[in-house]
Amino acid sequence: MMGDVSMVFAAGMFIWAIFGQWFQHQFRGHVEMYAYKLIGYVYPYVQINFHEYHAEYFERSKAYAAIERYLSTNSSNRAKRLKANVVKDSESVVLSMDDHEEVTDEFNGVKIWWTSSKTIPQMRSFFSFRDDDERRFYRLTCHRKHRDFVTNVYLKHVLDEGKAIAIRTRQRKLYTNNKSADWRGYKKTIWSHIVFEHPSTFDTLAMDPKKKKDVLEDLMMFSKSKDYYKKVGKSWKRGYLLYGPPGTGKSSMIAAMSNLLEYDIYDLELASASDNTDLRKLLIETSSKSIIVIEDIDCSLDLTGQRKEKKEGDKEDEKDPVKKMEEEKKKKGSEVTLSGLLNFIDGLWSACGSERLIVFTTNHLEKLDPALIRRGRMDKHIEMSYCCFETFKVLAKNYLDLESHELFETIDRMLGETKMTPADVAENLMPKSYEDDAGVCLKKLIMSLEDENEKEAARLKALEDDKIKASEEEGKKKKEDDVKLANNVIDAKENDVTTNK
Ligand SMILES: Nc1ncnc2c1ncn2[C@@H]1O[C@H](COP(=O)(O)OP(=O)(O)OP(=O)(O)O)[C@@H](O)[C@H]1O
Ligand SMILES: [Mg+2]
Repeated sequence: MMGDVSMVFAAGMFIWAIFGQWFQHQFRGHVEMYAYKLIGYVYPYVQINFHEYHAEYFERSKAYAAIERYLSTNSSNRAKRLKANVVKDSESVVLSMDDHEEVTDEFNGVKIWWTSSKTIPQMRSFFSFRDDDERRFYRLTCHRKHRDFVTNVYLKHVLDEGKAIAIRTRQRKLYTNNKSADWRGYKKTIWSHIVFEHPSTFDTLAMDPKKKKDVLEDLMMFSKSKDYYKKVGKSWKRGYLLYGPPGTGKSSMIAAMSNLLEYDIYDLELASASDNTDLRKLLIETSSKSIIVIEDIDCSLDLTGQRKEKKEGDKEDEKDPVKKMEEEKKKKGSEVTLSGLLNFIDGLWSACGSERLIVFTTNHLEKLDPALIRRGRMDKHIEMSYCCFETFKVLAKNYLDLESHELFETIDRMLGETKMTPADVAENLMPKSYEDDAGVCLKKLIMSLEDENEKEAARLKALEDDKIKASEEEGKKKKEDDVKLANNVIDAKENDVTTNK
Protein backbone atom coordinates (compact mmCIF):
# COMPACT_ATOMS: atom_id res chain seq x y z
CA MET A 1 0.00 0.00 0.00
CA MET A 2 2.78 2.38 1.07
CA GLY A 3 4.59 1.43 -2.05
CA ASP A 4 1.59 2.48 -4.15
CA VAL A 5 1.31 5.81 -2.32
CA SER A 6 4.97 6.55 -2.75
CA MET A 7 4.69 5.69 -6.40
CA VAL A 8 1.76 8.07 -6.87
CA PHE A 9 3.65 10.75 -4.91
CA ALA A 10 6.78 10.26 -6.97
CA ALA A 11 4.72 10.45 -10.17
CA GLY A 12 3.04 13.62 -8.85
CA MET A 13 6.43 15.15 -8.09
CA PHE A 14 7.63 14.19 -11.53
CA ILE A 15 4.61 15.80 -13.21
CA TRP A 16 4.95 18.91 -11.03
CA ALA A 17 8.62 19.15 -11.89
CA ILE A 18 7.77 19.09 -15.56
CA PHE A 19 4.65 21.24 -15.57
CA GLY A 20 5.34 23.23 -12.42
CA GLN A 21 7.08 25.99 -14.22
CA TRP A 22 4.33 26.20 -16.74
CA PHE A 23 1.68 26.25 -14.01
CA GLN A 24 3.65 28.88 -12.15
CA HIS A 25 3.75 31.06 -15.22
CA GLN A 26 0.08 30.59 -15.93
CA PHE A 27 -0.78 31.11 -12.31
CA ARG A 28 1.27 34.30 -12.10
CA GLY A 29 -0.37 35.56 -15.26
CA HIS A 30 -3.78 34.92 -13.74
CA VAL A 31 -2.85 36.54 -10.47
CA GLU A 32 -1.57 39.60 -12.29
CA MET A 33 -4.68 39.79 -14.42
CA TYR A 34 -6.97 39.55 -11.42
CA ALA A 35 -4.80 41.96 -9.47
CA TYR A 36 -5.16 44.52 -12.25
CA LYS A 37 -8.89 43.87 -12.36
CA LEU A 38 -9.07 44.36 -8.62
CA ILE A 39 -7.03 47.54 -8.84
CA GLY A 40 -9.36 48.56 -11.64
CA TYR A 41 -12.33 48.24 -9.27
CA VAL A 42 -10.61 50.11 -6.49
CA TYR A 43 -8.48 52.59 -8.52
CA PRO A 44 -10.90 54.78 -10.38
CA TYR A 45 -8.43 56.43 -12.75
CA VAL A 46 -7.39 55.84 -16.34
CA GLN A 47 -3.92 56.55 -17.63
CA ILE A 48 -2.83 57.17 -21.21
CA ASN A 49 0.81 57.45 -22.24
CA PHE A 50 2.05 59.49 -25.18
CA HIS A 51 5.56 58.51 -26.16
CA GLU A 52 7.92 60.84 -27.92
CA TYR A 53 9.06 58.17 -30.36
CA HIS A 54 7.15 55.19 -31.65
CA ALA A 55 9.06 51.98 -32.12
CA GLU A 56 8.56 51.80 -35.86
CA TYR A 57 8.93 55.48 -36.66
CA PHE A 58 12.11 57.41 -36.68
CA GLU A 59 10.12 60.61 -36.74
CA ARG A 60 9.11 62.31 -33.51
CA SER A 61 5.50 61.69 -32.62
CA LYS A 62 3.27 64.55 -33.74
CA ALA A 63 0.91 63.99 -30.82
CA TYR A 64 3.80 64.31 -28.34
CA ALA A 65 4.94 67.56 -29.96
CA ALA A 66 1.41 68.96 -29.92
CA ILE A 67 0.94 68.03 -26.25
CA GLU A 68 4.30 69.58 -25.40
CA ARG A 69 3.24 72.84 -27.00
CA TYR A 70 -0.18 72.76 -25.40
CA LEU A 71 1.23 72.13 -21.95
CA SER A 72 4.01 74.66 -22.28
CA THR A 73 1.51 77.41 -23.04
CA ASN A 74 -1.31 76.31 -20.77
CA SER A 75 0.45 74.94 -17.76
CA SER A 76 3.98 76.24 -17.66
CA ASN A 77 2.94 78.96 -15.25
CA ARG A 78 1.55 76.29 -12.92
CA ALA A 79 4.42 73.82 -12.98
CA LYS A 80 7.15 74.49 -10.47
CA ARG A 81 10.08 73.00 -12.32
CA LEU A 82 10.47 74.05 -15.91
CA LYS A 83 12.77 73.18 -18.74
CA ALA A 84 13.96 75.90 -21.10
CA ASN A 85 14.49 75.16 -24.76
CA VAL A 86 15.72 77.44 -27.48
CA VAL A 87 13.62 76.71 -30.51
CA LYS A 88 15.65 75.79 -33.55
CA ASP A 89 16.06 78.61 -36.06
CA SER A 90 14.80 81.19 -33.62
CA GLU A 91 15.98 83.12 -30.67
CA SER A 92 12.93 82.67 -28.49
CA VAL A 93 12.95 80.53 -25.39
CA VAL A 94 10.18 78.00 -24.89
CA LEU A 95 9.42 76.76 -21.41
CA SER A 96 8.07 73.31 -20.85
CA MET A 97 7.46 71.02 -17.87
CA ASP A 98 10.53 69.38 -16.47
CA ASP A 99 10.74 65.60 -16.07
CA HIS A 100 8.53 64.05 -13.39
CA GLU A 101 6.62 67.28 -12.96
CA GLU A 102 2.85 67.20 -12.69
CA VAL A 103 0.29 69.80 -13.72
CA THR A 104 -3.46 69.79 -13.54
CA ASP A 105 -5.59 70.93 -16.41
CA GLU A 106 -9.29 71.60 -16.32
CA PHE A 107 -11.51 71.44 -19.38
CA ASN A 108 -15.30 71.85 -19.28
CA GLY A 109 -15.21 71.14 -15.57
CA VAL A 110 -13.26 67.88 -15.98
CA LYS A 111 -9.92 67.56 -14.22
CA ILE A 112 -7.00 66.03 -16.05
CA TRP A 113 -3.53 65.42 -14.67
CA TRP A 114 -0.47 65.47 -16.84
CA THR A 115 2.95 64.21 -15.83
CA SER A 116 6.09 64.20 -17.92
CA SER A 117 8.37 61.22 -17.45
CA LYS A 118 11.08 59.25 -19.09
CA THR A 119 12.20 55.67 -19.08
CA ILE A 120 15.81 54.68 -19.48
CA PRO A 121 16.12 51.25 -21.07
CA GLN A 122 18.13 48.63 -19.15
CA MET A 123 20.09 47.61 -22.19
CA ARG A 124 21.17 50.25 -24.59
CA SER A 125 20.95 49.05 -28.12
CA PHE A 126 24.30 48.80 -29.81
CA PHE A 127 23.16 50.55 -32.94
CA SER A 128 21.34 53.46 -31.47
CA PHE A 129 20.02 56.03 -33.90
CA ARG A 130 19.48 58.72 -31.36
CA ASP A 131 22.07 60.28 -29.06
CA ASP A 132 20.23 59.38 -25.94
CA ASP A 133 17.93 56.46 -25.63
CA GLU A 134 15.80 57.96 -22.93
CA ARG A 135 12.20 57.49 -23.87
CA ARG A 136 10.20 60.48 -22.86
CA PHE A 137 6.48 60.38 -22.54
CA TYR A 138 3.57 62.36 -21.21
CA ARG A 139 1.09 60.53 -19.03
CA LEU A 140 -2.49 61.68 -18.87
CA THR A 141 -4.56 60.64 -15.88
CA CYS A 142 -8.26 61.18 -15.59
CA HIS A 143 -11.20 59.71 -13.78
CA ARG A 144 -12.65 56.55 -15.29
CA LYS A 145 -16.05 58.14 -15.68
CA HIS A 146 -14.55 60.83 -17.94
CA ARG A 147 -12.76 58.38 -20.15
CA ASP A 148 -14.95 58.89 -23.23
CA PHE A 149 -15.02 62.64 -22.85
CA VAL A 150 -11.25 62.80 -22.50
CA THR A 151 -10.45 60.52 -25.41
CA ASN A 152 -13.03 61.98 -27.77
CA VAL A 153 -13.26 65.64 -26.87
CA TYR A 154 -10.40 66.74 -24.63
CA LEU A 155 -7.59 65.08 -26.60
CA LYS A 156 -8.87 66.54 -29.84
CA HIS A 157 -8.88 69.94 -28.17
CA VAL A 158 -5.27 69.45 -26.99
CA LEU A 159 -4.05 68.36 -30.41
CA ASP A 160 -5.86 71.18 -32.21
CA GLU A 161 -4.56 73.75 -29.74
CA GLY A 162 -1.04 72.36 -30.04
CA LYS A 163 -1.24 72.67 -33.81
CA ALA A 164 -2.61 76.20 -33.61
CA ILE A 165 0.15 77.24 -31.21
CA ALA A 166 2.75 75.82 -33.59
CA ILE A 167 1.33 77.93 -36.40
CA ARG A 168 1.11 81.04 -34.21
CA THR A 169 4.64 80.80 -32.92
CA ARG A 170 6.43 79.47 -35.96
CA GLN A 171 8.69 81.69 -37.99
CA ARG A 172 7.78 81.89 -41.58
CA LYS A 173 10.37 80.84 -44.10
CA LEU A 174 11.36 81.82 -47.58
CA TYR A 175 12.61 78.81 -49.51
CA THR A 176 14.58 78.75 -52.71
CA ASN A 177 15.61 75.92 -55.00
CA ASN A 178 18.68 77.77 -56.21
CA LYS A 179 21.41 75.16 -56.72
CA SER A 180 24.25 77.30 -55.41
CA ALA A 181 22.78 77.28 -51.92
CA ASP A 182 21.94 73.61 -52.10
CA TRP A 183 24.52 71.91 -49.92
CA ARG A 184 24.23 71.66 -46.21
CA GLY A 185 26.98 69.63 -44.63
CA TYR A 186 26.85 66.16 -46.06
CA LYS A 187 23.19 66.25 -46.90
CA LYS A 188 21.75 67.63 -50.08
CA THR A 189 18.57 69.53 -49.47
CA ILE A 190 16.29 70.42 -52.32
CA TRP A 191 15.05 73.64 -50.78
CA SER A 192 17.20 75.97 -48.71
CA HIS A 193 15.60 78.67 -46.62
CA ILE A 194 15.96 81.86 -44.65
CA VAL A 195 13.57 83.34 -42.11
CA PHE A 196 11.03 85.41 -43.99
CA GLU A 197 10.42 88.87 -42.65
CA HIS A 198 8.87 91.22 -45.19
CA PRO A 199 7.02 94.31 -43.99
CA SER A 200 4.51 94.41 -46.85
CA THR A 201 0.90 93.95 -45.79
CA PHE A 202 -2.47 94.55 -47.39
CA ASP A 203 -2.60 97.85 -45.48
CA THR A 204 0.60 99.10 -47.04
CA LEU A 205 -0.16 97.70 -50.47
CA ALA A 206 -1.39 100.44 -52.73
CA MET A 207 -4.04 99.43 -55.22
CA ASP A 208 -7.62 100.13 -56.10
CA PRO A 209 -9.55 99.55 -52.82
CA LYS A 210 -12.26 97.54 -54.57
CA LYS A 211 -9.71 95.21 -56.15
CA LYS A 212 -7.84 94.92 -52.88
CA LYS A 213 -10.97 93.98 -50.99
CA ASP A 214 -11.80 91.40 -53.62
CA VAL A 215 -8.35 89.76 -53.32
CA LEU A 216 -8.47 89.88 -49.53
CA GLU A 217 -11.86 88.20 -49.39
CA ASP A 218 -10.77 85.60 -51.89
CA LEU A 219 -7.74 84.72 -49.77
CA MET A 220 -9.65 84.59 -46.51
CA MET A 221 -12.35 82.47 -48.10
CA PHE A 222 -9.73 80.07 -49.44
CA SER A 223 -8.00 79.66 -46.09
CA LYS A 224 -11.28 78.72 -44.41
CA SER A 225 -12.64 76.42 -47.09
CA LYS A 226 -11.05 73.10 -46.22
CA ASP A 227 -14.37 71.29 -45.98
CA TYR A 228 -15.77 72.96 -49.07
CA TYR A 229 -12.85 71.83 -51.24
CA LYS A 230 -13.27 68.32 -49.87
CA LYS A 231 -16.97 68.39 -50.62
CA VAL A 232 -16.53 69.40 -54.23
CA GLY A 233 -13.65 66.98 -54.74
CA LYS A 234 -10.94 69.52 -55.43
CA SER A 235 -7.54 69.53 -53.80
CA TRP A 236 -7.19 72.46 -51.45
CA LYS A 237 -5.12 74.84 -53.53
CA ARG A 238 -5.62 77.97 -55.57
CA GLY A 239 -3.71 79.61 -58.38
CA TYR A 240 -3.16 83.35 -58.71
CA LEU A 241 -1.75 85.10 -61.73
CA LEU A 242 -0.37 88.56 -61.03
CA TYR A 243 0.33 90.56 -64.13
CA GLY A 244 1.32 94.12 -64.86
CA PRO A 245 4.29 96.33 -65.69
CA PRO A 246 7.46 96.24 -63.54
CA GLY A 247 7.16 98.11 -60.23
CA THR A 248 3.42 97.81 -59.80
CA GLY A 249 3.61 95.70 -56.63
CA LYS A 250 3.42 92.08 -57.73
CA SER A 251 6.17 90.86 -55.41
CA SER A 252 4.85 93.13 -52.65
CA MET A 253 1.44 91.48 -53.07
CA ILE A 254 2.96 88.01 -52.58
CA ALA A 255 4.68 89.15 -49.38
CA ALA A 256 1.39 90.65 -48.19
CA MET A 257 -0.39 87.34 -48.92
CA SER A 258 2.19 85.44 -46.88
CA ASN A 259 1.88 87.92 -44.01
CA LEU A 260 -1.90 87.74 -44.08
CA LEU A 261 -2.26 83.97 -44.11
CA GLU A 262 1.02 83.20 -42.33
CA TYR A 263 2.14 80.87 -45.09
CA ASP A 264 5.72 80.01 -46.01
CA ILE A 265 6.94 81.05 -49.43
CA TYR A 266 8.64 78.69 -51.88
CA ASP A 267 10.30 80.81 -54.52
CA LEU A 268 10.69 78.38 -57.39
CA GLU A 269 13.30 79.11 -60.02
CA LEU A 270 12.26 77.05 -62.99
CA ALA A 271 15.64 77.42 -64.63
CA SER A 272 17.29 75.71 -61.63
CA ALA A 273 15.04 72.66 -61.90
CA SER A 274 16.87 70.28 -64.20
CA ASP A 275 13.83 68.44 -65.56
CA ASN A 276 10.22 67.52 -64.92
CA THR A 277 11.16 64.86 -62.36
CA ASP A 278 13.16 67.41 -60.44
CA LEU A 279 10.14 69.69 -60.50
CA ARG A 280 8.00 66.91 -59.03
CA LYS A 281 10.54 66.28 -56.28
CA LEU A 282 10.49 69.96 -55.41
CA LEU A 283 6.73 69.87 -55.24
CA ILE A 284 6.66 66.88 -52.90
CA GLU A 285 9.10 68.60 -50.56
CA THR A 286 6.89 71.64 -50.07
CA SER A 287 4.80 71.81 -46.94
CA SER A 288 1.17 72.72 -46.47
CA LYS A 289 0.26 76.31 -45.67
CA SER A 290 2.58 77.69 -48.27
CA ILE A 291 2.75 79.85 -51.36
CA ILE A 292 4.66 78.46 -54.31
CA VAL A 293 5.85 81.38 -56.40
CA ILE A 294 7.17 81.39 -59.94
CA GLU A 295 8.20 84.94 -60.76
CA ASP A 296 8.38 86.25 -64.32
CA ILE A 297 6.98 83.05 -65.73
CA ASP A 298 7.29 84.38 -69.29
CA CYS A 299 11.07 84.75 -68.92
CA SER A 300 11.72 81.64 -66.81
CA LEU A 301 11.69 79.24 -69.70
CA ASP A 302 10.72 79.34 -73.31
CA LEU A 303 7.88 77.00 -72.52
CA THR A 304 5.78 77.60 -75.59
CA GLY A 305 8.88 77.46 -77.76
CA GLN A 306 9.94 74.14 -76.28
CA ARG A 307 6.58 72.62 -76.95
CA LYS A 308 6.52 73.81 -80.55
CA GLU A 309 10.09 72.69 -81.05
CA LYS A 310 9.18 69.22 -79.88
CA LYS A 311 6.17 68.99 -82.13
CA GLU A 312 8.13 70.04 -85.17
CA GLY A 313 11.04 67.81 -84.32
CA ASP A 314 8.90 64.73 -83.68
CA LYS A 315 9.11 63.29 -87.19
CA GLU A 316 12.83 63.94 -87.40
CA ASP A 317 13.39 62.25 -84.09
CA GLU A 318 11.55 59.16 -85.20
CA LYS A 319 13.84 58.90 -88.18
CA ASP A 320 17.09 59.38 -86.38
CA PRO A 321 17.28 58.34 -82.72
CA VAL A 322 21.06 58.86 -82.57
CA LYS A 323 20.62 62.46 -83.63
CA LYS A 324 18.00 62.85 -80.92
CA MET A 325 20.37 61.54 -78.24
CA GLU A 326 23.08 63.91 -79.40
CA GLU A 327 20.72 66.84 -79.34
CA GLU A 328 19.62 65.94 -75.85
CA LYS A 329 23.21 65.75 -74.69
CA LYS A 330 23.90 69.11 -76.23
CA LYS A 331 20.99 70.67 -74.43
CA LYS A 332 22.26 72.21 -71.25
CA GLY A 333 20.33 73.72 -68.35
CA SER A 334 16.72 73.11 -67.60
CA GLU A 335 14.64 70.61 -69.49
CA VAL A 336 11.39 71.49 -67.82
CA THR A 337 8.61 71.46 -70.37
CA LEU A 338 5.25 73.12 -70.45
CA SER A 339 3.50 69.81 -69.83
CA GLY A 340 5.80 69.22 -66.85
CA LEU A 341 4.80 72.56 -65.45
CA LEU A 342 1.11 71.93 -66.09
CA ASN A 343 1.44 68.64 -64.23
CA PHE A 344 3.23 70.43 -61.42
CA ILE A 345 0.27 72.73 -61.01
CA ASP A 346 -2.62 70.34 -61.23
CA GLY A 347 -1.40 66.82 -61.88
CA LEU A 348 -1.96 64.02 -59.40
CA TRP A 349 1.16 64.88 -57.47
CA SER A 350 -0.04 68.37 -56.79
CA ALA A 351 -2.66 66.93 -54.45
CA CYS A 352 -0.06 65.54 -52.04
CA GLY A 353 -0.17 68.62 -49.83
CA SER A 354 -2.97 70.93 -48.92
CA GLU A 355 -3.68 74.60 -48.31
CA ARG A 356 -1.35 75.89 -50.95
CA LEU A 357 -1.36 78.89 -53.21
CA ILE A 358 0.47 78.86 -56.51
CA VAL A 359 1.33 82.34 -57.71
CA PHE A 360 2.74 83.28 -61.11
CA THR A 361 3.89 86.76 -61.93
CA THR A 362 4.47 88.18 -65.37
CA ASN A 363 4.97 91.49 -67.12
CA HIS A 364 3.59 90.13 -70.40
CA LEU A 365 0.31 88.31 -70.07
CA GLU A 366 0.02 87.91 -73.84
CA LYS A 367 3.21 85.84 -74.01
CA LEU A 368 1.84 83.04 -71.84
CA ASP A 369 0.39 79.82 -73.19
CA PRO A 370 -3.40 79.87 -72.67
CA ALA A 371 -3.25 76.33 -71.20
CA LEU A 372 -1.03 77.60 -68.42
CA ILE A 373 -3.35 80.33 -67.25
CA ARG A 374 -6.76 78.83 -67.83
CA ARG A 375 -9.15 78.90 -64.85
CA GLY A 376 -8.63 75.88 -62.67
CA ARG A 377 -4.88 76.33 -62.98
CA MET A 378 -4.67 80.03 -62.40
CA ASP A 379 -8.04 80.58 -60.80
CA LYS A 380 -7.73 84.29 -60.20
CA HIS A 381 -6.09 86.79 -62.52
CA ILE A 382 -5.10 90.01 -60.78
CA GLU A 383 -3.97 92.99 -62.78
CA MET A 384 -1.50 95.28 -61.07
CA SER A 385 -1.58 98.53 -62.94
CA TYR A 386 -0.15 102.03 -63.03
CA CYS A 387 -0.79 104.37 -60.16
CA CYS A 388 -4.27 105.88 -60.06
CA PHE A 389 -5.45 108.47 -57.55
CA GLU A 390 -6.81 105.82 -55.15
CA THR A 391 -3.47 104.04 -55.20
CA PHE A 392 -1.67 107.33 -54.64
CA LYS A 393 -3.82 108.07 -51.58
CA VAL A 394 -2.70 104.82 -49.92
CA LEU A 395 0.93 105.63 -50.68
CA ALA A 396 0.54 109.20 -49.34
CA LYS A 397 -0.96 107.79 -46.15
CA ASN A 398 1.86 105.27 -45.75
CA TYR A 399 4.80 107.41 -46.77
CA LEU A 400 3.75 110.86 -45.52
CA ASP A 401 0.95 110.15 -43.07
CA LEU A 402 -1.21 112.39 -45.20
CA GLU A 403 -4.94 112.00 -45.84
CA SER A 404 -5.53 115.22 -47.74
CA HIS A 405 -3.57 118.17 -49.09
CA GLU A 406 -4.17 121.10 -51.39
CA LEU A 407 -1.89 119.52 -54.01
CA PHE A 408 -3.96 116.32 -54.16
CA GLU A 409 -6.25 117.78 -56.81
CA THR A 410 -3.39 118.58 -59.15
CA ILE A 411 -1.93 115.12 -58.61
CA ASP A 412 -5.31 113.52 -59.29
CA ARG A 413 -5.52 115.34 -62.63
CA MET A 414 -1.93 114.56 -63.57
CA LEU A 415 -2.17 110.86 -62.70
CA GLY A 416 -5.13 110.68 -65.07
CA GLU A 417 -2.89 111.94 -67.88
CA THR A 418 0.40 110.25 -67.06
CA LYS A 419 1.31 106.66 -66.47
CA MET A 420 3.56 106.18 -63.45
CA THR A 421 4.15 102.98 -61.51
CA PRO A 422 3.43 102.86 -57.75
CA ALA A 423 7.16 102.14 -57.28
CA ASP A 424 8.07 105.47 -58.91
CA VAL A 425 5.37 107.38 -57.03
CA ALA A 426 6.58 105.83 -53.76
CA GLU A 427 10.17 106.79 -54.53
CA ASN A 428 9.11 110.43 -55.10
CA LEU A 429 7.09 110.54 -51.92
CA MET A 430 9.98 109.37 -49.76
CA PRO A 431 11.62 112.29 -47.92
CA LYS A 432 15.27 112.56 -48.96
CA SER A 433 16.41 114.80 -46.10
CA TYR A 434 15.17 115.83 -42.66
CA GLU A 435 14.00 119.18 -44.08
CA ASP A 436 11.69 117.56 -46.63
CA ASP A 437 8.12 117.93 -45.41
CA ALA A 438 4.98 116.56 -47.05
CA GLY A 439 4.59 119.61 -49.31
CA VAL A 440 8.14 119.27 -50.66
CA CYS A 441 7.61 115.58 -51.39
CA LEU A 442 4.32 116.19 -53.18
CA LYS A 443 5.91 118.96 -55.28
CA LYS A 444 8.69 116.56 -56.17
CA LEU A 445 6.09 114.08 -57.34
CA ILE A 446 4.34 116.75 -59.42
CA MET A 447 7.64 117.70 -61.04
CA SER A 448 8.32 114.06 -61.84
CA LEU A 449 4.86 113.70 -63.29
CA GLU A 450 5.45 116.79 -65.43
CA ASP A 451 8.76 115.35 -66.59
CA GLU A 452 7.07 112.09 -67.43
CA ASN A 453 4.35 113.98 -69.22
CA GLU A 454 6.89 115.88 -71.28
CA LYS A 455 8.78 112.68 -72.01
CA GLU A 456 5.58 111.00 -73.04
CA ALA A 457 4.63 113.97 -75.23
CA ALA A 458 8.10 113.91 -76.81
CA ARG A 459 7.79 110.16 -77.36
CA LEU A 460 4.40 110.55 -78.98
CA LYS A 461 5.70 113.42 -81.13
CA ALA A 462 8.69 111.31 -82.20
CA LEU A 463 6.30 108.51 -83.10
CA GLU A 464 4.12 110.90 -85.04
CA ASP A 465 7.18 112.35 -86.81
CA ASP A 466 8.32 108.85 -87.70
CA LYS A 467 4.91 108.11 -89.13
CA ILE A 468 4.88 111.30 -91.21
CA LYS A 469 8.41 110.65 -92.40
CA ALA A 470 7.53 107.10 -93.33
CA SER A 471 4.43 108.16 -95.26
CA GLU A 472 6.40 110.94 -96.99
CA GLU A 473 9.05 108.47 -98.00
CA GLU A 474 6.43 106.08 -99.23
CA GLY A 475 4.86 108.84 -101.29
CA LYS A 476 8.24 109.81 -102.68
CA LYS A 477 9.01 106.19 -103.56
CA LYS A 478 5.63 105.80 -105.20
CA LYS A 479 6.25 108.92 -107.27
CA GLU A 480 9.64 107.61 -108.33
CA ASP A 481 8.09 104.27 -109.24
CA ASP A 482 5.39 106.03 -111.27
CA VAL A 483 8.01 108.05 -113.13
CA LYS A 484 10.01 104.88 -113.79
CA LEU A 485 6.91 103.11 -115.06
CA ALA A 486 6.03 106.05 -117.32
CA ASN A 487 9.58 106.14 -118.72
CA ASN A 488 9.44 102.42 -119.39
CA VAL A 489 6.16 102.83 -121.29
CA ILE A 490 7.63 105.67 -123.40
CA ASP A 491 10.75 103.61 -124.12
CA ALA A 492 8.61 100.66 -125.15
CA LYS A 493 6.55 102.85 -127.48
CA GLU A 494 9.65 104.37 -129.05
CA ASN A 495 11.04 100.88 -129.64
CA ASP A 496 7.80 99.90 -131.34
CA VAL A 497 8.00 102.89 -133.67
CA THR A 498 11.59 102.12 -134.76
CA THR A 499 10.89 98.43 -135.43
CA ASN A 500 7.76 99.29 -137.48
CA LYS A 501 9.87 101.65 -139.57
N1 LIG B 1 1.16 98.66 -55.21
C1 LIG B 1 2.17 99.00 -54.40
N2 LIG B 1 1.95 99.31 -53.13
C2 LIG B 1 2.94 99.64 -52.30
N3 LIG B 1 4.22 99.70 -52.68
C3 LIG B 1 4.51 99.40 -53.95
C4 LIG B 1 3.50 99.03 -54.87
N4 LIG B 1 4.07 98.79 -56.05
C5 LIG B 1 5.37 98.99 -55.89
N5 LIG B 1 5.64 99.36 -54.63
C6 LIG B 1 6.98 99.67 -54.11
O1 LIG B 1 7.89 99.49 -55.18
C7 LIG B 1 8.83 98.49 -54.93
C8 LIG B 1 8.86 97.50 -56.10
O2 LIG B 1 7.63 96.80 -56.15
P1 LIG B 1 7.53 95.26 -56.49
O3 LIG B 1 8.85 94.61 -56.34
O4 LIG B 1 6.43 94.70 -55.71
O5 LIG B 1 7.15 95.36 -58.01
P2 LIG B 1 6.91 94.17 -59.04
O6 LIG B 1 5.57 94.39 -59.65
O7 LIG B 1 7.16 92.88 -58.39
O8 LIG B 1 8.01 94.48 -60.12
P3 LIG B 1 8.73 93.42 -61.13
O9 LIG B 1 7.74 93.09 -62.20
O10 LIG B 1 9.87 94.20 -61.67
O11 LIG B 1 9.14 92.26 -60.32
C9 LIG B 1 8.43 97.82 -53.66
O12 LIG B 1 9.53 97.71 -52.82
C10 LIG B 1 7.39 98.71 -53.04
O13 LIG B 1 7.95 99.46 -52.00
MG1 LIG C 1 8.64 91.41 -58.65
